[in-house]
Amino acid sequence: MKKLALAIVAHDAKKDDMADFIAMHEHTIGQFSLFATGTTGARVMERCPNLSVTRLKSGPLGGDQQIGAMIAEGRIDVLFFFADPLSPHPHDVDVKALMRVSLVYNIPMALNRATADRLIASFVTQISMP
Ligand SMILES: O=C(CO)COP(=O)(O)O
Repeated sequence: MKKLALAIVAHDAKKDDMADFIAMHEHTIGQFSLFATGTTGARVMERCPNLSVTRLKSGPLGGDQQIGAMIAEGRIDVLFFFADPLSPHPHDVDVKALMRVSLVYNIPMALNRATADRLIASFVTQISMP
């Protein structure tokens, strides 16, 4: 069975939260092909050295756009984007474009940890299906 592809992205204020979340669900997350923007991926790899993560460019340098392109190509099935609504981001247009393309392709997208907790629970069942 083909692995589902999960993309993870976290703004700076949410990176600890993302690393905690991935560590807590490492067994389930390990069953996805995992893609991350550069710094988020580095943080998660530090925390979970046994997890295989394909790191793309850092968000402000085009990483969000890379993930958006992968979504448009049908190469990403799920997106966890822990977004910080309280800080300005120089690449805000890229962030919006990534969220928009996720909506266009109707992929499950968690923008905060509360949603990600519920979404990952739904995939535990799906992943263990024959
Ligand atoms: O900026 C980001 C999302 O917009 C995240 O990028 P990094 O993971 O490289 O910090």
